[in-house]
Amino acid sequence: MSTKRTKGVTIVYPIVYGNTASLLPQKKVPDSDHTHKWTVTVKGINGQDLGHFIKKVTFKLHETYSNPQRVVEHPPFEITETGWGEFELSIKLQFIEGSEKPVTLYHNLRLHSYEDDGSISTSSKNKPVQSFQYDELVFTDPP
Ligand SMILES: O=C(Nc1ccc(C(=O)N2CC(c3nccs3)C2)s1)[C@@H]1CCCN1
Repeated sequence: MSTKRTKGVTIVYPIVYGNTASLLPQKKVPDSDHTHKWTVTVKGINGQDLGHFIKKVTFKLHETYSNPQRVVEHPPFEITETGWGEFELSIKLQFIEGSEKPVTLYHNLRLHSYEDDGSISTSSKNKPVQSFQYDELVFTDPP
């Protein structure tokens, strides 16, 4: 049975996705390389609740993370982890409307930049990194 669609209508949902990162105080990570705590997020703008049309979000981390595929089924669509470096991760959006195909986004996790001597500048080490990009989910002839 095919879904009845509304011809000539286009719905656009602006989204923002990316990560924040903060330095972990060394004392909190004894004998560990985990220098940073980071959060990857997909969110609407102006407080729009993406849970109205997104059923689940799957964050695919680097394979060295335990359970690298992290599924989030309710807003906020985000995950928080600790780590030591930057890598590309994917973010798969699946929609409540079953006839809408999933959308996969890609984001390069960004941490604090290191100086040539391996240090992090005093000015930036106390500030969280913010690395976000804007995109739009476009639905044509919605059901
Ligand atoms: O950094 C990079 N790749 C990374 C992959 C994974 C990273 C990470 O932070 N972690 C894995 C996770 C672990 N938990 C337990 C044991 S491993 C903590 S970093 C590349 C290579 C250099 C430049 N960018």
